[in-house]
Amino acid sequence: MPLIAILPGDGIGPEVCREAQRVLEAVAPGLAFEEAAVGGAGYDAAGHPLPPATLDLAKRSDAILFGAVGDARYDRLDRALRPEQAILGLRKELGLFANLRPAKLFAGLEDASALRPEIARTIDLVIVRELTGDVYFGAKGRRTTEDGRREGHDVMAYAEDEVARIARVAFATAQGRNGRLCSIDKANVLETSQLWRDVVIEVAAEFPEVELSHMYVDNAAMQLVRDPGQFDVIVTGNLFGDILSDQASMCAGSIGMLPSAAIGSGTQGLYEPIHGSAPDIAGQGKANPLAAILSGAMLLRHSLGDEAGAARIEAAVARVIAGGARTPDLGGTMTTATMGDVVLKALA
Ligand SMILES: NC(=O)C1=CN([C@@H]2O[C@H](COP(=O)(O)OP(=O)(O)OC[C@H]3O[C@@H](n4cnc5c(N)ncnc54)[C@H](O)[C@@H]3O)[C@@H](O)[C@H]2O)C=CC1
Ligand SMILES: CC(C)CC(=O)C(=O)O
Ligand SMILES: [Mg+2]
Repeated sequence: MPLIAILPGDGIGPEVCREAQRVLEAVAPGLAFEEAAVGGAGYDAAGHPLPPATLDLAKRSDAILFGAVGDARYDRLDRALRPEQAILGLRKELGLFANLRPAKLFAGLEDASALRPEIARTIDLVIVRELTGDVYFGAKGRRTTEDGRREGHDVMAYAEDEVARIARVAFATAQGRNGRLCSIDKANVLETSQLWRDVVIEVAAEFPEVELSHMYVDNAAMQLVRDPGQFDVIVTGNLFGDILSDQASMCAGSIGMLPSAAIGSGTQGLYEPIHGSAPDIAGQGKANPLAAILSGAMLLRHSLGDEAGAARIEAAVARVIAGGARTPDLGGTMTTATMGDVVLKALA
């Protein structure tokens, strides 16, 4: 029986994870679930954001359903003890170097998009974000110089094998879609981006049927709102992908709509909404659980090979959105749990 690790985390993490688990239980009755504390909740329970028992469960599991981590109460702790280190640590420890972040507009959500309806309807893309390198994992430091100035640094670094493997995931993703890949970098300024571009071009020779283009990240941020329909698959580094995917979410209606899959070289993966712990709405039943529910669909597809189950969840979400179900981020008044209820009903 496949084991699913449930790591709800902080803020709205537990609220949205609960709904995603209910949907998974309904669609795939043969799953075993085991829950563990992570992030601020991990620190409170065991003195560390990624307690050994949580990491052990993650390693034993076939797939992980993750909520979100982060809480201002822990911001003054040493970096290693802050909640966000838990998700970075899990990605690194489990070798989950590729993050698939699909962004598409569900029919009926045009009014929630930040774009004009005729432009909003054209967004249907996948951001393939590198997940275990870049400034998040480079050398870091703070110091005070002799003349009393405070300095900080985070090193941006990529090695060619790291770029090649994420490029292969992105080319393969484009192959399975419309065959267009746009690599986004800042090669006019950054050495890492020049290496990135060189390696992506080398890997392109393995995928002659995919049309490759390149774009600077500042232009890409603009093009994403001007004409998102021009993108099929985007491949980019950890930092740029983090930022561009939050931006893409508002083109598709809300950050509460975008799921993600963190995958590596095997079938194990970590599935989470792209959003964070949203402390401003935590505990109020206002969080949109659809990104977490759709992450559950990605879990079935990528880790368990259950395409039918994944498609069933996605169809149910499409049905409730078309029927007018709306949490506050989408302009409605539905609670987190009620949204979970209507998705469960739509599965039937
Ligand atoms: N993977 C993770 O665990 C992530 C953790 N974080 C952490 O989360 C905490 C809060 O970060 P923020 O920058 O505020 O980003 P956030 O994504 O948590 O929230 C940004 C805005 O979007 C709204 N929002 C987010 N998810 C929503 C949902 N499902 N339904 C409705 N509205 C939603 C929030 O209410 C807030 O106004 C920080 O500690 C941050 O480090 C941030 C991003 C990812
Ligand atoms: C802790 C952050 C790196 C998480 C984040 O913002 C993300 O993965 O989208
Ligand atoms: Mg982010």
